[in-house]
Amino acid sequence: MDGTRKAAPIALQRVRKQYPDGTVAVGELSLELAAGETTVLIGPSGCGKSTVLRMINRLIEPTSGAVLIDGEDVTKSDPDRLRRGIGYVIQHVGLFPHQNVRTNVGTVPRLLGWPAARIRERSDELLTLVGLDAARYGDRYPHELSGGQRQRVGVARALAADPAVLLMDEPFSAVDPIVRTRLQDEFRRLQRTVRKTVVLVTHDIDEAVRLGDRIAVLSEGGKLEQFATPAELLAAPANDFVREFVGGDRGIKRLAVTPIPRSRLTPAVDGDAPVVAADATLQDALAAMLREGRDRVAVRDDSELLGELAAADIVAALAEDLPPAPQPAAS
Ligand SMILES: Nc1ncnc2c1ncn2[C@@H]1O[C@H](COP(=O)(O)OP(=O)(O)OP(=O)(O)O)[C@@H](O)[C@H]1O
Repeated sequence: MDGTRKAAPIALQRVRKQYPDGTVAVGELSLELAAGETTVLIGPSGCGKSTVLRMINRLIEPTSGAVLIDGEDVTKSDPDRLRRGIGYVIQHVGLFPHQNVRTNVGTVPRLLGWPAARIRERSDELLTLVGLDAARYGDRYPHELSGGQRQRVGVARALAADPAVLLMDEPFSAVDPIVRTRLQDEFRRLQRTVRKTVVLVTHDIDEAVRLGDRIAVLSEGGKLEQFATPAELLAAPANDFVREFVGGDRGIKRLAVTPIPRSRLTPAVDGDAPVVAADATLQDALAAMLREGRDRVAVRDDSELLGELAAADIVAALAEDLPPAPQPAAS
């Protein structure tokens, strides 16, 4: 990957979208999205998630307010140029059916006038990056791929010109749950490599928790109810709306986003306790206990034994209240 393009921060400043029939899809939303992070927009159907996303690449023009990418107001830039600098992945991919995979992936580089050899090289590099063997799949047509493979091609195409920003609208919802989980894992791996500023829309809280560095919970009219990391959101929902939205099993979900607290480790006494890595989560620790039928794990950092974590420590760690996340001003 040539990866020279830096990720760019995005600022939504009091953006509003009102349709001619009077529908207010997004009231007035302000949000700062950090460069290189994945921000998830989540909320019930019709709350304005897709509208927010499409105002970033100007598929929808805001009624008022501003969207800044790297400090530049998108409404001041040429829409075609803007969209070539922003990757966009949607639920049903939208691959061109009469073009093969390689040609689909090379769409934006071609529009940008790259030489043919460089486009081909870049397409193959991207296909490899999303886990598709270019020699095997490059010449196939979209109908010769599975849903999950098509989705990967969509991601490769969105990344082809190394955009600073990647917008993803329910990118993994058209595939079955097993493929979906695999694509989510691949996305996490990919994002660790490419570090784009990603804005991802979903209505699935589990997906939001798995993929988001930060989650923006929206209610009707694009009202921001909470903007927080997954751990903060699950530990301290800002209000009843968010609490209901994240669900009654948020304690279980918190296991996956809470690291093993070093402060709770005690000197090891059980020489046979299953071992977990120091950067594992409470979920990893509990899974190891359940797998081995033990009530404690040994926590190791490389070769050093740091101590033991008991099942009761997991309950105690989750019972500890996190300070409430800073809240947006009511709009
Ligand atoms: N052209 C339009 N004219 C009037 N209202 C519209 C128009 N397009 C969208 N809307 C309304 O704007 C609101 C927000 O739509 P949007 O697609 O952003 O919601 P969403 O949160 O992405 O929904 P979903 O999760 O169902 O995809 C909805 O109430 C929708 O009916």
